[in-house]
Amino acid sequence: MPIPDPLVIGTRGSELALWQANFVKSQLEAHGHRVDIEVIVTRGDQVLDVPISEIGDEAVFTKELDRALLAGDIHVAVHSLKDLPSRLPSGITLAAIGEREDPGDAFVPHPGVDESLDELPEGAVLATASLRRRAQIKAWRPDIEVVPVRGNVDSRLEKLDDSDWHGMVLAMAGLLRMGLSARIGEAFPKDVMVPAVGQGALGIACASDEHDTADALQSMLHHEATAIAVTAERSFMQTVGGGCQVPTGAFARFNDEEDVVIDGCIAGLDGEEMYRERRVCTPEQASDEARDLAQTLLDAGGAEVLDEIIGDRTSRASFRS
Ligand SMILES: NCc1[nH]cc(CCC(=O)O)c1CC(=O)O
Repeated sequence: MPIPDPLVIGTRGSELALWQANFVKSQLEAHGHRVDIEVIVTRGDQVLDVPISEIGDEAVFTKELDRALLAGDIHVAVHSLKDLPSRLPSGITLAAIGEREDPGDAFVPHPGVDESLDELPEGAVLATASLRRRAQIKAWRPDIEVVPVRGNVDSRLEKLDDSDWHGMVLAMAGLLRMGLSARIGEAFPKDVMVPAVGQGALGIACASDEHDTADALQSMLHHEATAIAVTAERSFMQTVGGGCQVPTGAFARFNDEEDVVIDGCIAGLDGEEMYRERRVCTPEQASDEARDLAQTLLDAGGAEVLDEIIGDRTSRASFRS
């Protein structure tokens, strides 16, 4: 089957999502394809007053795009890989993984705050709705108060400016892509804040039966080093279960010897328990090693911590491991 002309990219409507879709559009156009963009609203965009961890559905930013792919209304879906569940629905293929931006987390100070992270006063307030960020902030500085915030990157920044918080934690990648590097106070050291699985990478999906489209997307957009790293991270997440619904992180990257270094983290909600470990292995072993790392952290006590968190939640029924 020939590749559709024009190729229709489906995307969420946030500024970051549109930036990412337009970035992919320009890469495809550089290869001579005609491309249209169609904006699709997801539940994650509509329900703004509930933390993602409580919506109780891993696919909160992706389900509507999956449906449009299966219906043939769009041919390509561009996602932040971080927002993709560890197992895609049947009929959907991750055709390509785009090159990673900075995978880390940023401290974004309130415009009136000049303190660096290390200078934040006792009892400082940082905003984030991410359980992973909250747990790791608390493990690092138990005195810091963490308050929830939701919405797109742009609306979160507006909330920060209108608040009396000291700052906020956001992904470096989103800020850099949106041209907002001026808002970055500093990067969180990655030993303080292990990044989220897939953070900073793009996931480009299509319908599984569109083999020619999948092959074409792979050849034009795929970045192998990123794919090896984030595939290992996603293996970690599959073993741990729960995606954004639980305070876990995993970060894999190549070192100078061309080995893969994998950091994994499982934490209690308030950082009082913290299980972290690093593995170094060959690229071929990365996914197996990441699964083994996850199992080691679960066995060390991580499983109990996560069971408590999941048991506490009313949306338990939709939690998948
Ligand atoms: N949770 C929403 C989301 N999904 C992807 C990014 C940032 C870009 C990326 O990680 O690729 C963000 C915002 C944030 O966490 O600051």
